[in-house]
Amino acid sequence: MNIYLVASGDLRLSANQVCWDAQAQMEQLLSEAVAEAGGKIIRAHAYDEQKKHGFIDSQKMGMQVFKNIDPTAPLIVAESVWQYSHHVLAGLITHQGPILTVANWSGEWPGLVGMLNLNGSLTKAGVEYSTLWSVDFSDDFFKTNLKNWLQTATVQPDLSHVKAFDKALIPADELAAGVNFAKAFRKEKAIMGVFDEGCMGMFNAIVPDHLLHPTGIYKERLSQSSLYAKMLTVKDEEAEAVLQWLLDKGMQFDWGTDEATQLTRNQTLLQCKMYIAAVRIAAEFGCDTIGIQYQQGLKDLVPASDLVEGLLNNQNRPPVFDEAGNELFAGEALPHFNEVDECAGIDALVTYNLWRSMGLKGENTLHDLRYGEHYKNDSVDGFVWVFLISGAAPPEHFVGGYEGTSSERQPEMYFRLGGGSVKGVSKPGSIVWSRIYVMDDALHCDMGIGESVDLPKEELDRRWNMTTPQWPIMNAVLKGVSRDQMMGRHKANHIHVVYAENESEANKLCRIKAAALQELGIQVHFCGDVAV
Ligand SMILES: C[C@H](O)[C@@H](O)[C@@H](O)C(=O)CO
Repeated sequence: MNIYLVASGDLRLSANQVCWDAQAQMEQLLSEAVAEAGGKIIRAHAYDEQKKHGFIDSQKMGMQVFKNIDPTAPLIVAESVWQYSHHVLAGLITHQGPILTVANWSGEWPGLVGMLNLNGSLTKAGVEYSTLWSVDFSDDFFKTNLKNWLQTATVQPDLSHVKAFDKALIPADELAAGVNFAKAFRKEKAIMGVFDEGCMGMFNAIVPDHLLHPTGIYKERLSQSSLYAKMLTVKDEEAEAVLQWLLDKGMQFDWGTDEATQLTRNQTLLQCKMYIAAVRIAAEFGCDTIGIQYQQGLKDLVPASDLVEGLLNNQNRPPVFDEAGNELFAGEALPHFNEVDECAGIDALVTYNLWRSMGLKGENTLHDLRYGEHYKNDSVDGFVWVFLISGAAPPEHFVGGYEGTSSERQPEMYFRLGGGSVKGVSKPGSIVWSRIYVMDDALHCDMGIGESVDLPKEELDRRWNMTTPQWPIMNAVLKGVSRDQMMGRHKANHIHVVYAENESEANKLCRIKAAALQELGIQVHFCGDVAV
């Protein structure tokens, strides 16, 4: 049986070139596994000698490639890198044959992240697909499921860890707390400021307005051009004051002098200007949460937005004043959703306010599900995920707070103009995790509890070095959810996390948050060991 293979890539040539070798190796192993199972891979697009990679690197190219694919044939989308889902979405939406998305289990490049984004995007688009992953494509789990797919055109994921929300499962006082919060939230209404919608082809991250409005949240469509223009009005001394505040708190900046490869003080100061500009625009439009796209458009003008994003998500952050000298959002975080992932934006805003309403620290963030391995020592024995995000998490999450936070230069293949990350290792403790997503033209949320665990330095460094060491990390164990259950179910590249005092509190807060989200019209599914 002939099976077509396509590989979606980044829009950035530099990233596609750097990551190509890993993709070529993965495709070789995958082709051998498919041959062993009785199939034959036909690559639907060639390696480009001039570009020096073999990825589909634009929506237009994707449409061309799919014109030459038999629409009824089985098709594999193979991913070892971060990819833009819209490159292949048009082709996959009209494809009629069975679709299998496959990623290699490697942290080197964000291939698992790329595949999960594609899965979430296909789910939102209502396209049927199956999904698989493997370290080297020779394990039984992969081989058995590949055979199943070849024979039956589907792979059945293990969803035995998922349980639908039922208010009868929630203690009455917790149900009332969640529902009352949600009713007040919806009545009050909130504004989500979106600085250019649709980052990096993340179709799944765009919440249609008709699904958003019933939650009480309305979008304010803002432009990154205005953000840039506002940056130009921020005075040098205002940026210096933000930087001094961070230095006084003990944050470290890994400064050098080469703009092309190192973080410079100048890049950091531009990031401080963006921070002030973002807060001023948010105040001007009355936004309750904002998301900056950055990775297309703004990336050609200024250093990365990560410093801005990490600071905004922290309640204790440098003060920002309007032009008349009034402090803006004094004493509060301004929840920010990285990569304008609007699903995460709903979560960030609801979670911050819900936790604050209960007198708790509300700092929360998304991370990528980047990688994971089982780890065992005297205190940890479980599958420990590498939750990692491209630069922005709140310092409150890190061991040592600001003193444990550093800013390192963003990798040049993604971020030509540099800028520093907000890097740290997330402190050990109980967490509530969640992910809001769009399926069947409705909002859903998967959620559960987990633990951010402390790994020995050697293991932590090994994980950082095999992924992206400049980015913030959380070593997370998800309670009652195996690696394969998570991968088979999760509908996004991102996962949301917030801390709880201990495991019993995490259970309680998870139930209250579930009740709140459900009241807002979001269909909740408990995953794993939530006590319900
Ligand atoms: C820098 C890259 O584009 C990352 O932003 C990407 O891998 C992601 O984090 C996707 O969520």
